Amino acid sequence: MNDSPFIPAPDTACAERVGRHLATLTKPPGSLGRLEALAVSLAGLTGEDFPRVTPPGVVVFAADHGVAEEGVSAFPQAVTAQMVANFVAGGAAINVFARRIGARLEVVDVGVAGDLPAQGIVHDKVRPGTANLARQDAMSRDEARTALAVGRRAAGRAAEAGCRCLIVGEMGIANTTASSAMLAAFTGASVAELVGPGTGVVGEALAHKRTVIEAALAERAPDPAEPLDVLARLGGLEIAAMAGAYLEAAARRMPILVDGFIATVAALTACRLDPALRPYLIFGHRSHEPGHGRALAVLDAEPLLDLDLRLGEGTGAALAFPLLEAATAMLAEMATFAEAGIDDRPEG
Ligand SMILES: Cc1cc2ncn([C@H]3O[C@H](COP(=O)(O)O)[C@@H](O)[C@H]3O)c2cc1C
Ligand SMILES: O=C(O)c1cccnc1
Repeated sequence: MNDSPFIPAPDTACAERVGRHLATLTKPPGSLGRLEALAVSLAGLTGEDFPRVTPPGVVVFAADHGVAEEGVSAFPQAVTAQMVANFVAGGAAINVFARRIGARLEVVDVGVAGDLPAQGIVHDKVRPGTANLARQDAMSRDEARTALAVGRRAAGRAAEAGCRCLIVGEMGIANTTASSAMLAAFTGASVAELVGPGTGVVGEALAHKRTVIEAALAERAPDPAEPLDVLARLGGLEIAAMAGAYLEAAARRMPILVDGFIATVAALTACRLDPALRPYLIFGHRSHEPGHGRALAVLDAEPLLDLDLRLGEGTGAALAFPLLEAATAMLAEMATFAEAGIDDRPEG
């Protein structure tokens, strides 16, 4: 049971059954480690004794950030739109990894400022980029709600297309600034601890990024107990859409594989909106971005991989997906001790 009107609690009876089935498989008990815990958790989330996670759906939300004009990214704002064209052409890292895992990939424009290809993207723009959060609220609460709904619709499309697991990625120059500001607002952690290079901001430019975030926190002063307030004052349109996508996926009992720093800040935001989301989140990897450690700790999350990635787009989650697939295949395909005629009692 939980208090959520939308998100069902995991099926504990199913999880327990699967735990008992695991104990009959031809291996010393517990020897497949976290893969066993994953299998149990996937069973509880989906309510299936033999859960399926294929095919996965990857949704990449793209949006611009007014705060890019403060010089907080190593790249210009125009790269957001250019990368969306690259996603459409199939040449970005997430395209490569999504193909490896047979994922349905959808790119959603929730707020890109530049020109985009007409075909190959879902056009659901709330506004062309946020306002500069160093000078004014990034967006209105209504716009934040609308962007959440964009994400909800995208997760709904993935579910209706038959996807069994959701991976959410992002593209938005300067979004590590917005994410760091949001995380500092939610947690009270110092900006110095959270702020990192993003696309490669170092030295004096990194000190400047930190100053911009500290000033924005002081001036925007969001109420940390109000997730929509934090999102509207300091957030991003793609961050809001990601949060909405997580909430909808969980409402449909779809397991969610969370990507890096930005994806985790969006997940934290969504958990503050509805704590019943938390069990549906499986964390793909630990990003190199320093704030990610704090975001993971707040969510009590232990990611599957640690590959020093710092890209976003959903790449770390896509790379972790084969582990989920392996966990479900273990349940469905391994022989039991009885089937294999193997003595299931340790000696002694
Ligand atoms: C070519 C390119 C491809 C990317 N793909 C993801 N990001 C990542 O970097 C950006 C965040 O870093 P910052 O806050 O420093 O701008 C986001 O767009 C994120 O998705 C990219 C960045 C670039 C330059
Ligand atoms: O971990 C991430 O999501 C990340 C880190 C750096 C830049 N872009 C994204």
